[in-house]
Amino acid sequence: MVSNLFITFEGPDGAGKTSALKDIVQRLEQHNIDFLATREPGGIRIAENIREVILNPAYQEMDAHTEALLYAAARSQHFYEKIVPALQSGKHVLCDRFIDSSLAYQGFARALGVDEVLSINEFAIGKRMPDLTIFFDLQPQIGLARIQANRSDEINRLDAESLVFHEKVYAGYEEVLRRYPERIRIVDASKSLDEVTEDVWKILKEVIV
Ligand SMILES: Nc1ncnc2c1ncn2[C@@H]1O[C@H](COP(=O)(O)OP(=O)(O)OP(=O)(O)O)[C@@H](O)[C@H]1O
Ligand SMILES: Cc1cn([C@H]2C[C@H](O)[C@@H](COP(=O)(O)O)O2)c(=O)[nH]c1=O
Repeated sequence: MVSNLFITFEGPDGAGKTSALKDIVQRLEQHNIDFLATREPGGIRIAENIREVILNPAYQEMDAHTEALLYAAARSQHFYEKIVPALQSGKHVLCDRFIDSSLAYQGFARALGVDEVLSINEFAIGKRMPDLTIFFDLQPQIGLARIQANRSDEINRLDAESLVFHEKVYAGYEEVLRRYPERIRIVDASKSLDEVTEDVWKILKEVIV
């Protein structure tokens, strides 16, 4: 019997995390698994409001420190209001992005320092890290092309950053992979959505189904 797990989906913009999570939710329901699916930044009222501020393309003047602190504030409220109670009630929690996004985007790509951003996040949520992280591995230019190809997708302030920025984000994730190899599994996100979902499902079946 496995205990319930805190699982996060991570990767560059446009890698297919949200699409795959939607399909995984259906499979978990079909298997009567008790779970909660949520996302960052957001997931609850206060954090969704902070999301609107952080991702608003009009706020070009936002300082990197402000950005990092807003993500951490949204995470703190989301964690204590929604994630912790769900874990305590025995549910698996699947979260679309979590702390690794802050380490890669703010710590590495914005050059605030991975350790510094880790430290403000430890203030926000303590030392609790995910039990399992699925990294959607995709070259940033492919992810950005996917987002551009589908104009109905929200193009937010971070999506609209340069390719150079998104290449730094990818390098940031490589650093995260080096730091936490024991909890991170990698899927090849350049495959079709069906194949990616199948690969994610295989990993989940090993631990929760
Ligand atoms: N495996 C895939 N192959 C081709 N296109 C895909 C694939 N997965 C998702 N897409 C498409 O790429 C776009 C981005 O997908 P999605 O929103 O799921 O990515 P994401 O990783 O959640 O991105 P973000 O972090 O920027 O929100 C969508 O238009 C989606 O339909
Ligand atoms: C949690 C988190 C997210 N980001 C970035 C990553 C994306 O560009 C956006 C979120 O948009 P999505 O469509 O929901 O993926 O925010 C970040 O920079 N730092 C973080 O901690």
